[in-house]
Amino acid sequence: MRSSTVSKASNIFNLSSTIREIHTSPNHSHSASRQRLSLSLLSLSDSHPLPNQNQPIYLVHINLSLFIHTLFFALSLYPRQSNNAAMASATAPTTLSLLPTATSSSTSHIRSSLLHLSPTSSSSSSCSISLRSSNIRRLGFSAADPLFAHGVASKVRSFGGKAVRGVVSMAKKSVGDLTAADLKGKKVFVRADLNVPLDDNQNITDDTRVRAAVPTIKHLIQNGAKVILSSHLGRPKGVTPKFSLAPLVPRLSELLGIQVVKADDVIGPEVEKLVASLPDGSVLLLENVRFYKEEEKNDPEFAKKLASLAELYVNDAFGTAHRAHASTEGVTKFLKPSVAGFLLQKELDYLVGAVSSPKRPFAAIVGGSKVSSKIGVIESLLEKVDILLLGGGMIFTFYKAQGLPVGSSLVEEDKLGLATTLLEKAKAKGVSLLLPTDVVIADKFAPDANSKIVPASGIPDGWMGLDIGPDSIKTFNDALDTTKTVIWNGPMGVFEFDKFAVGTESIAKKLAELSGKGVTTIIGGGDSVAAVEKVGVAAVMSHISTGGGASLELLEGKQLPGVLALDEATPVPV
Ligand SMILES: Nc1ncnc2c1ncn2[C@@H]1O[C@H](COP(=O)(O)OP(=O)(O)O)[C@@H](O)[C@H]1O
Ligand SMILES: O=C(OP(=O)(O)O)[C@H](O)COP(=O)(O)O
Repeated sequence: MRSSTVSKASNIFNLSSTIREIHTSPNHSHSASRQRLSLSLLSLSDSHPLPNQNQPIYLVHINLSLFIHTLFFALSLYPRQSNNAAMASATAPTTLSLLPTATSSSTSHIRSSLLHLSPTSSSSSSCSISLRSSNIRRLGFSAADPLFAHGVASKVRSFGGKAVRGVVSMAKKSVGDLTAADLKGKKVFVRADLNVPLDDNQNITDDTRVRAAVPTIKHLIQNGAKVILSSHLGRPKGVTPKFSLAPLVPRLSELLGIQVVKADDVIGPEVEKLVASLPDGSVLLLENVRFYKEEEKNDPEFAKKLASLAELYVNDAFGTAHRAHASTEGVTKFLKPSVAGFLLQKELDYLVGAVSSPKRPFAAIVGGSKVSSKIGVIESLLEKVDILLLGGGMIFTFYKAQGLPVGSSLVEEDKLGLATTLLEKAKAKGVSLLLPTDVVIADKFAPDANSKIVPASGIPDGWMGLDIGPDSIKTFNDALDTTKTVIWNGPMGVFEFDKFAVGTESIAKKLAELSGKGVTTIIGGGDSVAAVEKVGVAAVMSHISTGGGASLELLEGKQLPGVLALDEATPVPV
């Protein structure tokens, strides 16, 4: 899907190798016994030593039997306590035991223990029933799960309608609040994210973002509005024909069932003429808004010119909501009302709603290439999840921080301390943090590399980990079987190479299976979405985010300027 991903992974990898060559001591060898160690659930304890060359390694792993019993005990004592808090008490230091090297029998013990976690879900479903039956009306959000919108609505009420921060300020006025009386004959500036991939012949290779923009546009034209549709495509430097929005016209017209007219410019007299000639219920697509450098600079004069084309503003460009640009943020200063489109709402419902009031147990799967690019996400999720599964290239930094040999795997030497801190934080928060117990290693970074499966502690010199192994897939799947909400960001391995795509594809299939059983499954991040599409299970997931960078920023707890700028939803009295 993304042609740049292999080269991205390869570049990251080369950079890491260079850093590693600088940082790794030539005497850094590992004894055979150390390499035989198999890594079970990795330590959450601050008592695990970083082994030196002469010490036997002891890995702390959770005594899950005790963990489960304590968990059930905690839940039975505190039925109203959040599972997170229950998990925290259940994983208090007394439940940790120092064991010598994990064995396969201990691994299967862990698996069966994990399988028995599912009864905890009952507490969350009873909570959900009582909330659903309450009389709080939802705001502009069109949540698939009313519980999410309920959480947002009740927070707004509790602050007397004044948005304060975080989730609260994400409750925005919706395009769904605008009726025919508001829209008939009105010129509406709609910012969408139609930044789709195109092949060499300018054919759209993935129309997800076009399809996702349709409900808002349809609502507007069906209510008699004149839609002035704006988007960027790529990152052009000035007017660049290959970044024209012209290839979007046929697909948009087909999906909307009307002929979309395209302007050759974004502002100016020609565009104004076209706008003036628009009949009710029609769509005018402006040229790539980034053909003007003023767009990304959020130039107020340019924003004013854009705004002068219309009377109302709808932002449905979730993928670009983390950018404070003229068409996403600047125009809102000149157009009232400025409201959220249906796609933007849905993204917020899931990505904010699921994280702030998830059905529990709540798990996050975080993968991808580097710890550094996911620190914010991991730290933020540690505050919220019950289970955190880590995969992808970042795991080797965690392994190395634990004193394990990592061969020539991707490692961020300057993040070893951070990795240890994150493990400690997980323990302190009572989060079950699982690292893969085995990995698929390769003798080079290439699709045709020789490969083999080894325990996580057994990566030989000169080999690199490029995927999680079958034991880990099984353990991760068992943990996921216990959950009610799962968020996934980042692939488990170098899924662009078929040989190393098994871990990522297995997770995609597992989440598809869980979606069918009513688990809320949310996929964010460009590469994870690409993996889900590749396996052909995108349609069954609860939510696939159309924004990679934007969804990451939301998961990190950041505010999105394109959302902040919109009118606040009116709190509904109950
Ligand atoms: N073990 C690994 N070694 C090197 N690169 C990896 C490894 N596992 C995953 N990757 C790479 O990570 C990249 C995705 O990382 P990232 O951009 O953080 O994910 P996302 O786009 O889902 O947020 C992919 O190109 C993938 O090949
Ligand atoms: O494709 C996009 O973001 P994404 O690659 O993070 O999903 C959006 O269209 C934003 O594009 P930008 O990152 O050039 O501002």
